[in-house]
Amino acid sequence: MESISTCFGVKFGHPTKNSHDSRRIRRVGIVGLGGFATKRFKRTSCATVVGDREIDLANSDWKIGFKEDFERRFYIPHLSDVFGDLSPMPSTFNLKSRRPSHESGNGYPYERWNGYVKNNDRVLLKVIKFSSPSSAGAECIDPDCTWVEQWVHRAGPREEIYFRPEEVNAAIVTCGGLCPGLNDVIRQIVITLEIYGVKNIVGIPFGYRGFSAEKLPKILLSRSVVQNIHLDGGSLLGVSRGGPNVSEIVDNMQERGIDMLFVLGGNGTHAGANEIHNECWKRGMRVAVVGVPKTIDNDILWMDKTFGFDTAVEEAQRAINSAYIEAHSAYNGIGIVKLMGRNSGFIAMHASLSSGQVDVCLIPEVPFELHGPHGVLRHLQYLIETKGSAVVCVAEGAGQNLVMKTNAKDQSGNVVLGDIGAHIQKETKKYFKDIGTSADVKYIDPTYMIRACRANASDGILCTVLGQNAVHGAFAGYSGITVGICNTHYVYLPIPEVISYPKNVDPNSRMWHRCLTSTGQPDFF
Ligand SMILES: Nc1ncnc2c1ncn2[C@@H]1O[C@H](COP(=O)(O)OP(=O)(O)OP(=O)(O)O)[C@@H](O)[C@H]1O
Ligand SMILES: O=P(O)(O)OC[C@H]1O[C@](O)(CO)[C@@H](O)[C@@H]1O
Ligand SMILES: [Mg+2]
Repeated sequence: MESISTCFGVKFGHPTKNSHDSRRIRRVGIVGLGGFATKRFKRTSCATVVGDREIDLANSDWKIGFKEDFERRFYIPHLSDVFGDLSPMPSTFNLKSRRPSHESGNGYPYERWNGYVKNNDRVLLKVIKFSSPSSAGAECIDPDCTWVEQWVHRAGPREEIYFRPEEVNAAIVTCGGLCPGLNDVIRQIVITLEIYGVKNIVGIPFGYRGFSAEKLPKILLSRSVVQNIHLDGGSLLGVSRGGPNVSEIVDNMQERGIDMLFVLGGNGTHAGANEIHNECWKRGMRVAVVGVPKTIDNDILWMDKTFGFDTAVEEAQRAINSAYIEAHSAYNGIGIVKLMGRNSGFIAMHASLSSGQVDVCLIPEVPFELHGPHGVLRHLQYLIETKGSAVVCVAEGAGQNLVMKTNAKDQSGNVVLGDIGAHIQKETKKYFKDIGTSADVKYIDPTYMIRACRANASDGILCTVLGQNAVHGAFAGYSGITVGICNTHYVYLPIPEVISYPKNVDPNSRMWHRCLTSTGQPDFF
């Protein structure tokens, strides 16, 4: 291993599909003395691999190489890259008609509407300038934490568009599990398409399955159909896991003449969307495929948050509060709440933090033991002895090493998780029986109730902006992209970058430390 003072091996390779390996590769690129990266991963060599380029930190020009590679990785594919004969036309997305014009003679000055975003506008991906690799959460490229701007593409309507609205056949599909806000996004996509002048908009029923040969009937969409759908949870179009392969999906799109596809889904859905985009262009189809990341788990890279997450955290408060009331009102009461989060504990962490009623928060990223002197059960005994009650909030993906594995997979190939909440309940009851203390243990599993609710106001706004920007991105001629909020600004990102591995809670982050401060829990191993 190289010495820290002379040489830092930093790797920024394109990760593989294996999330843990991928995360290792990515994280090793960050120099942070007290951080997750340095603790878990040894430094490799003086050579830094950025994307598929090797950058030598000893070379004074390494910054240029880094920037070039970053620019290349976050390049967003444009129809004109492949279809040379395309000529753009002035945008039909124009709100000038809503303004009084000088012709109207009503005294208001004529103003040119300048709400368009330029293709070269950028948003900063990272906004903190760390002074030292040992600073909390530091993400430094070299030992000096040299500042290197990392720009991504700004989302929004462009002055020129690459589709004739009256000829567009647009389709919307919602895949994976439910998430609050799906209907809000569908609604905004439809409304914005209509504002551009699109007449043919269809909903594909039940996720990618709606593209299968079974020919599920398409759903015709218009402003009047979607006007009030955001008042309900779920998806007007239905969702599903699994379904036809990409080639069958593209055959079906070709048959229907779809040239704009809006895909709402998580990591799996986006992997599919990117393959669809590639396949369409390979076949010479002038199609724009644009994703809108959907997951209550909030496990998509680079974005401040995904829609539905805020609502999920808010809704989880009710369950936690019920568990607290049950536990607090019972003699030696223990309330256990299981929340969603297959690989990432964001919902459990944020819900625990905001409720202030949780004594133990367990997430997939932080291993724990139930039994033993440092285990969760011993701590629950301590809480019962000192406080008289306790509340546990556990993410569904936590402690999977403690529950029976079935090796079962769902239709998309996701591992079916064991019920860690029920397991903790069973072990807690047994533990207190064995030590001769009566304990009243209640288990609440609100997971599907949380996922099925309608979006709260903050998610409603997020969905609105994401949905509108998805349409702007497609009209601007981009494809293989997804929309996101990054440092409070809206951006377009290339799909491969956002799905290279799932975003996780960093156990060394300030947020997890805040959560631990709030619960007062020790390490459980
Ligand atoms: N690697 C992949 N390539 C192509 N399609 C995929 C891939 N992974 C999943 N899909 C398809 O994407 C759809 C949704 O995938 P999945 O069930 O994993 O949900 P998701 O998009 O990850 O959302 P959620 O957050 O609810 O899990 C399914 O129809 C599945 O067949
Ligand atoms: O029961 P379903 O529909 O497969 O969905 C469960 C999964 O969906 C999610 O909400 C999103 O991935 C996960 O948290 C959860 O494991
Ligand atoms: Mg998934």
